[in-house]
Amino acid sequence: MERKQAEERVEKLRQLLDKYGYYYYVKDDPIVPDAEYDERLQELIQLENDFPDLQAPDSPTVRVGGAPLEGFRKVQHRIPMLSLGNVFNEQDVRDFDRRVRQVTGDNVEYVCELKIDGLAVSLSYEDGQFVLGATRGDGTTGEDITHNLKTVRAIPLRLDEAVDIEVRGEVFMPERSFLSLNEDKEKNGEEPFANPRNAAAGSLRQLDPKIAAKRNLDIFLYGAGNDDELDVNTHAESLDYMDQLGFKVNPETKKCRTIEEVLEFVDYWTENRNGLSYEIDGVVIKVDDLGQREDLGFTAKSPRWATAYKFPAEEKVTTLEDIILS
Ligand SMILES: NC(=O)c1cnc(OC2CCCC2)nc1N
Repeated sequence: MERKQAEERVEKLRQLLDKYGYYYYVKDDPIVPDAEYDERLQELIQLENDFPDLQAPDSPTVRVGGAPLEGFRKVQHRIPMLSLGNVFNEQDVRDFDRRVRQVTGDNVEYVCELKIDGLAVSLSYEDGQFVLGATRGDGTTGEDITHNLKTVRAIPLRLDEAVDIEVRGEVFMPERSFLSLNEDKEKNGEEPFANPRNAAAGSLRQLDPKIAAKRNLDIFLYGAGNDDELDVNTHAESLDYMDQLGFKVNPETKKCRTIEEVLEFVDYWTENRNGLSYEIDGVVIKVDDLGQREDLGFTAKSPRWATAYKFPAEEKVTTLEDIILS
């Protein structure tokens, strides 16, 4: 094949694979059979091998992972990645609401999000290209894990709009992937992971991205680091904007106009979280209006405009079978 033809075919394949990947991994609604995706990816890998100068850092072929790194580079977060204060019961939630209203007055609305039990990461895009992915670290300094995050299929390598944006979210391992990974580990006589969170963190801490590429990691994005630089007034608008850019935002997120609605959301998911395909360890309650967030500000390490309601630890129900088989 002529180089010119190869260049056109490579660009066409990248557009197709980005689109197929978006519908499969972000919208969970595939538009082609897996075989079609795999064939096109193999064709692209072959073309990039035949014409190495056509390779690009945002090509879908990076999903399978490139060469291992020697070590992890430290990254300073331009905007600190804060931690969340915790609350544990209804009274705590009402106290949080009262403290918020002391500043905002009675005209305050919340957004409630499932608290995904994974690893917090920051994703930076320049001109719509994914250029840097980092762990939260201590909130100010994280580690550059771009090579591993590029293998997370739900993370777009390039956006349809050439924007500069930094988004934050939680990388997690779906329950089923966790169970089958631990089965493989036990078959190979290796130590299984204690929980999906450790499995996700362990996968992202690998120097060799080919390992993370096989771990079926997923992500939900829950905020823009630089949302005061975006043309939005509320958190809900910020999430809508991220959804339009092609980011995976959790569909259970809910606007709550009163603290009663917040408590209903907390009660519902306390009861129904086992029906999810991923683990959550609580609900994050956030003031929606960005102006009110500014009035509320921060404590030394956490925002006053958000809190994490933590579910009570699940009593491990030990059945007779557990005892007999243990
Ligand atoms: N694990 C989660 O799902 C999650 C964590 N954090 C946040 O927001 C924090 C970030 C800094 C202030 C609010 N939202 C979430 N959904």
